[in-house]
Amino acid sequence: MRRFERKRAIFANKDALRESYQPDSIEERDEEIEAYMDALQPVVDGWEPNNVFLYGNTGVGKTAVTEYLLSLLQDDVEEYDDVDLSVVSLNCKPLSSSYQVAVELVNELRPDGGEISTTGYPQQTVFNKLYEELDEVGGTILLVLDEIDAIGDRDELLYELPRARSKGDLEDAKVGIIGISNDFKFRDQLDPRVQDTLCERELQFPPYNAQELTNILSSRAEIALREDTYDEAVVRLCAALAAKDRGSARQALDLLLLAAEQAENGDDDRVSERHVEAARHELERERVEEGIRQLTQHGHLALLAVVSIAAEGDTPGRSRAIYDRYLDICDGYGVDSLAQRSVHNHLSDLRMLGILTARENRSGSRGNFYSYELDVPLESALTALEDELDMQQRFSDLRTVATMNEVR
Ligand SMILES: Nc1ncnc2c1ncn2[C@@H]1O[C@H](COP(=O)(O)OP(=O)(O)OP(=O)(O)O)[C@@H](O)[C@H]1O
Repeated sequence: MRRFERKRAIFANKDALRESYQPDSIEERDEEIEAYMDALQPVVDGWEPNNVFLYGNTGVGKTAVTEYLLSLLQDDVEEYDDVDLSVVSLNCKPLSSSYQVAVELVNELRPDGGEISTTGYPQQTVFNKLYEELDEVGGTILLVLDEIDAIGDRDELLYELPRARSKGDLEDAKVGIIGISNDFKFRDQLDPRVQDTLCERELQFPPYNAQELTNILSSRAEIALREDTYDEAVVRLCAALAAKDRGSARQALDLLLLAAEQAENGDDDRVSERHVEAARHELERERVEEGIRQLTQHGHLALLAVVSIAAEGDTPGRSRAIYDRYLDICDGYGVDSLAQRSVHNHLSDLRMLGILTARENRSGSRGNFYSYELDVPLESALTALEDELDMQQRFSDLRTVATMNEVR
């Protein structure tokens, strides 16, 4: 008996909803595209390229627009014999210094087998090797540095590279940097001299609104899903949910993908709003679990204190009561507890992550105090904590208490 069988009732091209898909057209970014094209114009004219800095929240099309425009640019400059354009793209996420970025760029430019070691050279030597490689390629070179904020304050390369030609370190190559970031603080923290050059042209990508996301999603759904398996209401719901949250096209696409998967796995013939709701819960759960996983042990224990008060139906809980519960949990778990001030900081972090909400209560003579409650479903928090803390009995007791109190 065959155990795997092809299912293609809902999807016509599932890959079109995935991150790696390069859309043929970009919706709703006409103004940004126009400004971006202006910034790239010197390349076509044969002059030194501008350095461009793109910023905006995650999922708002910075990478998609860059790939789309650079691919058009590469096609269009073929017309001009005196423009020899190369594009080198690097995601800086795993690289935390100028040194590491420079090594990666050298290795990207060198032929296979000629890579240099990632450690052991003085920084200036690596920069010099990079200049050599860039001159070897020659012509106009655009370096696309995605997630450029990962470089942190070790940003010497961003100072040196734009000045390399005027200092005589580069002779043949005309280099432009395209920096992309979703960290709004990064730009402001840069040394003013780096800011001046790197941010020569700045493009901000705002979050999408519901209508914009509906249009982006409709075009993608037409490719990804079979006709008559969905209707506009489903697309609009995904768009509205994503617009209300972060205005991210990635989030809207993920919702539609997951909703369609739910329909296909359930052998339904159509994607419905019910599937979208289920997908939203699933994504929310993943987000919460991811956030919780990244906490320290005392972050987990502080959250568990709130969770156990929530299971009793007693939240919002005052910070003093949460701290007492935390002490009790630490005692039972056999770990040394932190001072109340530190636990308060953990609670603030949980609030920043969107896992708790806090209220400041003004109580006159007795001063102000905070009270906290869960901002995520109890079960999501329990499931995530269960993976992190070895306390099976306590979790099972908590579930019983929550059921008794009809808390979910
Ligand atoms: N205007 C648009 N038209 C069509 N598709 C889009 C548009 N904007 C974003 N997308 C799609 O949404 C997804 C996320 O976009 P993209 O990766 O460009 O976001 P980003 O701003 O670079 O995010 P991050 O900062 O997280 O890298 C991609 O699949 C992309 O194809």
